[in-house]
Amino acid sequence: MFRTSARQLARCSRLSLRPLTRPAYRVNLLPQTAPAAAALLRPRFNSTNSPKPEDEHEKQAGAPKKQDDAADTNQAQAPKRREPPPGWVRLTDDEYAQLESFLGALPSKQQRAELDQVFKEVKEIGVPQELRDIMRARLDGSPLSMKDALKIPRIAFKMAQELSATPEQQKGQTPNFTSNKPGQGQQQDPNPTQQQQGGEGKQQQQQQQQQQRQQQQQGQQQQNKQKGGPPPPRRFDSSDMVTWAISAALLYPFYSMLFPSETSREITWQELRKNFLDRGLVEKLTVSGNTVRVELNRDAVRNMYPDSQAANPNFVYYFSIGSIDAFERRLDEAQKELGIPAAERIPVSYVREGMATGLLMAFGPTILLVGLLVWVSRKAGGMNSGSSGMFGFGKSKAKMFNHDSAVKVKFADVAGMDEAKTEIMEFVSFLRTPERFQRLGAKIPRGAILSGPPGTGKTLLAKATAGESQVPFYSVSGSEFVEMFVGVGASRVRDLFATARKNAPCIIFIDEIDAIGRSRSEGGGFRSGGNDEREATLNQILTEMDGFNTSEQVVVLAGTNRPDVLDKALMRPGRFDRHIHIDRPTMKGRQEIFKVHLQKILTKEDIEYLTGRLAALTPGFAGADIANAVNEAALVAARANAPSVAMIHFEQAIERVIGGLERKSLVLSPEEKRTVAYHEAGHAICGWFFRWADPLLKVSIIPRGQGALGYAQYLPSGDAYLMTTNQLMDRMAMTLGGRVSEELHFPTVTTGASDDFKKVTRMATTMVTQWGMSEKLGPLHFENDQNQLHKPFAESTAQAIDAEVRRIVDQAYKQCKDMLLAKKKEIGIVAEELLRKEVLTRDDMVRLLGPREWPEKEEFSKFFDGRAGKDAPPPIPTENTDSPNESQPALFEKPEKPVDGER
Ligand SMILES: Nc1ncnc2c1ncn2[C@@H]1O[C@H](COP(=O)(O)OP(=O)(O)OP(=O)(O)O)[C@@H](O)[C@H]1O
Repeated sequence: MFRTSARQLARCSRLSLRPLTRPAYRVNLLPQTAPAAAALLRPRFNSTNSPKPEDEHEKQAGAPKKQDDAADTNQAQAPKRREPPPGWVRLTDDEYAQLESFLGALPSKQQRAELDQVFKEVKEIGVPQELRDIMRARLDGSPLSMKDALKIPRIAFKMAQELSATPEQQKGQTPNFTSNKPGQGQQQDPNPTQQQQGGEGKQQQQQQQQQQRQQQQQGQQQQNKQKGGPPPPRRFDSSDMVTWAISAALLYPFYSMLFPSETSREITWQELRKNFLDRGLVEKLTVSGNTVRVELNRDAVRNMYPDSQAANPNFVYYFSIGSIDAFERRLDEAQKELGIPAAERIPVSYVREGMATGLLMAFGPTILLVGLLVWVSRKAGGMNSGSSGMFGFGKSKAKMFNHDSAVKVKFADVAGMDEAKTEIMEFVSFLRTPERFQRLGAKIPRGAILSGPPGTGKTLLAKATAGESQVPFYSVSGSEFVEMFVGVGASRVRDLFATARKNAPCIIFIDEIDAIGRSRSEGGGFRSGGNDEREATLNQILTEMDGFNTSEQVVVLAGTNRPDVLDKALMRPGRFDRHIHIDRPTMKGRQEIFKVHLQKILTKEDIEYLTGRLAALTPGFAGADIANAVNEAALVAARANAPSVAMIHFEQAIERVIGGLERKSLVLSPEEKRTVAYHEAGHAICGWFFRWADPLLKVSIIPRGQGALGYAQYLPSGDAYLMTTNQLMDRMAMTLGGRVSEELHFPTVTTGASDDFKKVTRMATTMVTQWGMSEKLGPLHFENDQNQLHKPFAESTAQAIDAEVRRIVDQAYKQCKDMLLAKKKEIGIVAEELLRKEVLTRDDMVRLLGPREWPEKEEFSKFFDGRAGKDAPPPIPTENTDSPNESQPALFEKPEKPVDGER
């Protein structure tokens, strides 16, 4: 018995699998799955001559037959019919007929016959109660809800599982896969002894029997294995192909019934007459535009054409007409010919095409186009937050930060610019307590221009002002006013100020104001056809700032790196009356900025010492550079899996920020490496022995950044603002040390010193033309503007300048050569050690050459020597030699100056 079932099952599984895997079958699931499903069921229904396996089993098991449902009349005629499983009900004749009517819609007879087999099984065991409820609701005319529609595949699958179950499974001899509920298998078990059991011990006994059965089955399996017999039947699971095939077959008719899909076919007038009209099958005609829909008497059609699609209640025929008059005439004639009395003529109804449809057809494309345009402009507008699409060009793009949300910056977060903070503090007190100023008749400054090199904290200071005064903060960049269209910038300015006035008190911050605020006398800009968009925008700003009355609490702050190019009208009192210059931070400022940023990272170093040393290492760094270096250090530490960020990580990070990435992939030949080592050793020896040279920090021959094959890092003269001739001469001599060393140690020289020459020439030229350090030319300032055609001095002066520059450089060269000739042995020591170690620190230099003869500056010895600079002279002020054209005295540029090695 088990063997028969297993073979059937295996065969059916193969059958069902085949159609699903053949590509041609994928086109239409039903015609292929139905045979598979029918093949599964066939042995049970077609076995009228042979004893049914179920009957056999039932006889053996001695299972009692339950009484059928009295309402079911079919039951009486089929005494051996299976019981509906729990929760299932049989369909009434009407419902069954309804289901069967879909067989007629199938195109092939074979398919109909096969699905018919499945339906017979459905007739016997019924359908799940929930499906019957859905069907009834549908037949009553209520629409199918989405919830019910979604249930159908699950119900069909459940039915398929039941229909594909072996008789043993149906009788509960193997656990029933249709339910996961514990004990369900026992409920269905027809064992009479079990049925008679009752009382408290019933459940226990059931469990024991279940275990016994399982043991028996396992024993049987064991025996079969030993005898080499066939394996016991496989248990169905939900992934069985048979189940899937049957559920697919069932799904179709149920879906067709519940979602009537309207299939249709066009026919000719002649076909209509011949097939339907002449035979009296037409019930009604509906005219809609040029189409006439034929409604047939389905019962009559089913009797007359049982195999035709026309029997399907959802199938529709229609035909086209030229004009309604002609159609009516023709129909009239046909009915006259057929002798249909006037009272029984076929009713014709007319459906007017919706006005909406007509309108849609007429204006659809236009609406679509306009919609598309609006959508595109919305999208474009959305990208530039704030402006409202195509028509929002004139809207300001300023981002508004509310003190509750975004502006959390306070003055405490802005380190090292005490004067600037004091200046701007006045705006804060004005915004907080305006009465204090108004009472005395004081006019409140309208705005302030924050100028300074990039990254010095201008935006940060403006944000802190907003954060402290607890007012809204509108931030906009000057470039956002600039648009291709004339007038847009001005209208954006108007919009920005109007919004600000509405939300007063508030702060407007215009970053990079030089984008719009350039002096109008300067040429260039956005000139197009005589209109100057930039000028119009600037004028609008000037007007708006004039337009404030003194009581309006709107403060305008602007940030720029180029205050020198701004229009004078912007800077006059009454507009941006305050000019706050924020320079790169001093040593103390850097220390404070480091403190602010070190709070965010984990370090166990002594903060005082750490910040002091880092500040000393980073002259010329702006706040943004410091923030970057601290973050870089944390990244370096994370890469090394360090538990906290240590001094070494900070130093590596600073080196990386200054010199660029190490280029480990760049492999130099031994000769090249040797040349680089002697070149760098030349710089290092000069720096070590010249009295006024900058103290050396590190020499390296590891290639870094772009083109630097090696570098010597010095600590430039810190925050001093003046430089002496001695310092300049020593620095120039030190800069030439690389080339001179090459000359002394190799038969030929290399291209590596080109950057050194550039620096030296620039320094010497500045000494002669701007700093009055040439006795021959005297205390004159010679402006040499590269953009001007003529030099503002005589040709003889130009020659004199050239001669003086040459003299100074020659002098530096001689100074350097004398020194290196005297220290040739030391160069060799340092270069060879460099070749071995690649990096030499100051400590290595002390080890190799002994302590430096000259006292170091206090800040240097404090953080790098461990010696407090008691005997050190006061710091010597210096001036930036790298940017001789700068009008303001500046700090040293980042120590990229001493980095050399371009080869
Ligand atoms: N004084 C400072 N104290 C603390 N952090 C600072 C300071 N200055 C700059 N920073 C850091 O540098 C970052 C950049 O600063 P900010 O954007 O204010 O520079 P900026 O002067 O406006 O630059 P730009 O001129 O390029 O617009 C800040 O977010 C902050 O992390």
